[in-house]
Amino acid sequence: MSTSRQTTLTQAAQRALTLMDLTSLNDDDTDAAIEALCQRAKTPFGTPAAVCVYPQFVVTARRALTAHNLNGTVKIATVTNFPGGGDDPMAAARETREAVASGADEVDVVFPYRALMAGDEALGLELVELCKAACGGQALLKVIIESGELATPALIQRASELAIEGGADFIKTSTGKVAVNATLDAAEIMLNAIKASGKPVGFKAAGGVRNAAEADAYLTLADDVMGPGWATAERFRFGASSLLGNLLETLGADGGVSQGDY
Ligand SMILES: O=C[C@H](O)COP(=O)(O)O
Repeated sequence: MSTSRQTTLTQAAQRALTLMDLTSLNDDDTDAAIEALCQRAKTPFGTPAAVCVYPQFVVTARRALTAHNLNGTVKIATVTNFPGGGDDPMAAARETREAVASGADEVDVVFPYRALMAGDEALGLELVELCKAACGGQALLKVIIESGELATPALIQRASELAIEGGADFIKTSTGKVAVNATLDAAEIMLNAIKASGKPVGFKAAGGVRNAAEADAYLTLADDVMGPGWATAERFRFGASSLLGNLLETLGADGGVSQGDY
């Protein structure tokens, strides 16, 4: 690899690390697994923006981050209506309210994408509005549109528009639980929807982002569409469960350092 490419990747890795929602959303997660996740958030190169865990582990994450002096520095994100994107707005709002009550700083709610695919736009808008209200101004609402299932540019754009209209603080590509997760094509449509809205809405690429080169491609796209300087942690995230190890390697963490050490 050329020296300039290596420099680009190193810069992208440093930037991506601080923009990451370090994620563990496994069915077999335990308190110990979430404690280990929070420990990994403390790296020699800074911290991710957030950890992302199932609602039942928000309290575990709060305790672990506090133990590592990361409370407040690293936010706690959780998920609701996840991963199915069910079509019951009240159920999603109740889950969201409970997640916020348990201490979540950020809630990633799955948009009812199947309802949209069936032609129902009102349901998704209502769900986002109710979940936004459930956040009560205390927590950020990130809306997962599940772009890989929506599949067509028109549906990806419409879901983005509805989520933004409903009050999303971020729009997010994917749950990481379907066949097609984050793609650059979907990201471009979503970023353009944000730009067209004129609102201060953020973007989260999630699912399948595994290395510094992939992260670099999303960051370059965000810089191109939104302008350099837009993609800070207030407006841009990577949702990723297996990106951190590669970023640390790219940043030159020494030989003994592996993903599991952080
Ligand atoms: O929201 C984040 C995703 O669930 C993470 O997906 P991943 O496991 O492919 O990195």
